[in-house]
Amino acid sequence: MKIKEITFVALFAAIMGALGVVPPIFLSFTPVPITLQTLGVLLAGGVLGARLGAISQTLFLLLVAVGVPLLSGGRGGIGVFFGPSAGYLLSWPITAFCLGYILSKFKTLKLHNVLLVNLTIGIFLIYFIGIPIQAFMMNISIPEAVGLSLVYIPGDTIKAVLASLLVYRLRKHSFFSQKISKISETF
Ligand SMILES: O=C(O)CCCC[C@@H]1SC[C@@H]2NC(=O)N[C@@H]21
Repeated sequence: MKIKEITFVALFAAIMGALGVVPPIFLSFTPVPITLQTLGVLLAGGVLGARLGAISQTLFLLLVAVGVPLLSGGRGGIGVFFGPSAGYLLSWPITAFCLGYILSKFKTLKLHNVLLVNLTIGIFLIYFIGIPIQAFMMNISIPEAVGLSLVYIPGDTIKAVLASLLVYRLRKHSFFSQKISKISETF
């Protein structure tokens, strides 16, 4: 990995940590909180691309696993990977990878494409991996876990829209967009 790549990976792991400073919202009926950190997952895949996006999320999760309190509300430690949130957390590098990969297939990046990919694949993958593991950990049925996770959809939709606008602007218009696209194309 080049120095520039390491810097961007570290930056996006740090962005995840910064988003974790915003307190989570815990609801009475589910142990999996509403968190702003899903925004960081969509940003990492969209901005860094498949490989680096996934590495940044893996680095973030490794830091959490060794006990750095980077999850929203200052949580961390190996225990979170054996709780109801485990699947969602594991989905983050996979989602960043898939988003980056799919977006790299568009010749010219249009805002509506980024939006569509984030709103469908992005959110879908997180739930697809997170819900069955939540069901298993909570000893409930998958339909019950699906029912619980409906509460996240409004917030995750807003995060997907916000991430799409930021990804589009950063890749198209910002002064460092060329640097980002060069790095993210090297999947
Ligand atoms: O910090 C945690 O323990 C939870 C991480 C997973 C949160 C999931 S990700 C999809 C859904 N959207 C949210 O805002 N929360 C859940």
